[in-house]
Amino acid sequence: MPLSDDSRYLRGGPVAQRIIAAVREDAAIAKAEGFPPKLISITVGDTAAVDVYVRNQRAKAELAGIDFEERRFPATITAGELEASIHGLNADPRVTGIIIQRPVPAHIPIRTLQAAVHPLKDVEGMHPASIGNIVYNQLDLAPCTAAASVELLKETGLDLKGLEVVIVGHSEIVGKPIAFLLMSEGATVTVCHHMTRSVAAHARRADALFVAVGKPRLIKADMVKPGAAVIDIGINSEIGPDGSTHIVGDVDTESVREVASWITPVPGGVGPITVAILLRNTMVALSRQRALYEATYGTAGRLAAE
Ligand SMILES: NC(=O)C1=CN([C@@H]2O[C@H](COP(=O)(O)OP(=O)(O)OC[C@H]3O[C@@H](n4cnc5c(N)ncnc54)[C@H](OP(=O)(O)O)[C@@H]3O)[C@@H](O)[C@H]2O)C=CC1
Ligand SMILES: Nc1nc(=O)c2c([nH]1)NC[C@@H]1CN(c3ccc(C(=O)N[C@@H](CCC(=O)O)C(=O)O)cc3)C=[N+]21
Repeated sequence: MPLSDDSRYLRGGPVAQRIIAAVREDAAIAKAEGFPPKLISITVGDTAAVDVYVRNQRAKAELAGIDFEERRFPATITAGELEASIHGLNADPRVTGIIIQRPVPAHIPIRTLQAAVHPLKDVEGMHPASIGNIVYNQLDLAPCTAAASVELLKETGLDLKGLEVVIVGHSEIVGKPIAFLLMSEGATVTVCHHMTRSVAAHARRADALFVAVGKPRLIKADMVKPGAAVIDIGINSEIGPDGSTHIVGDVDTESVREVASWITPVPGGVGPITVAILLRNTMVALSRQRALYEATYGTAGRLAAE
């Protein structure tokens, strides 16, 4: 059977399309009411995975009717200059969402940048005031990849209550928020990282295995429980024998698909949903800004940006 026909593949495309269609309707209404959404992406330096992400952000934002602008800065920029630029965007009423692409160069403290974004414009939920919400089970604006991964697991129809879930990778932006989202849904969660004694021993117990490490083919068939759902979050650039560049995940898909009941392809799995959720978050952030605006000035007023 050609891989593309395999029902074990959990595809992100249809889920992403559903989300983007809803965002498009919301964006059109918001625009007509005088609150046009505008998302700004900040990139510092050059990273292949960021380029893929930003390219798709631009394309899908256009599809959804959200204004999108990329600000690119050289790796030599200082943290102070970046912070000043973020403060400028915070103060600009036309800008309704800000995302800082990770990673940033080592001399720039990413947490300081994330904390510089106004919480009402924080469309990734990475400001300390935002990320705390998911600890309190307030899940309407969660980090995009984590929310996307959980959304794909739900497509299996598995009951998350009491489900044995193992997450490999515990970054602030992916692994940790996935753990909190799944705990909110009632799953039993184990989180593995580079100090875990045997990732394989944990992974083999999982009914659902999430992998976000950044190492191609880290997860092999003998690390997966038969019948499990495997959510591959990795986005790694590889150069093929013919010299062309393509992206692969962290899971050895060829062998794991023989064991798992569900597996997410890369590309075509978590990635497209991540982009869609970023746009959905942009609308959530906009509605919070509107609520504040209307509470302050009354509902009759319209933004100067209109
Ligand atoms: N599909 C999508 O939408 C997205 C994909 N990504 C991709 O996901 C991957 C991970 O991204 P991100 O979380 O930002 O990466 P980080 O580099 O921030 O985190 C990687 C994590 O993997 C852990 N780790 C490293 N080696 C091992 C190992 N051998 N066994 C177990 N754990 C290990 C690290 O642990 P420790 O910290 O202890 O060293 C760390 O927690 C990348 O490929 C990235 O491109 C990222 C965001 C969105
Ligand atoms: N602050 C921050 N948040 C992130 O979420 C974040 C980040 N920084 N830095 C880079 C990584 C990587 N990432 C991707 C998301 C979607 C695709 C995506 O759309 N992938 C398509 C690619 C298809 C194609 O090749 O065009 C797919 O997998 O099918 C790729 C990569 C988000 N990241």
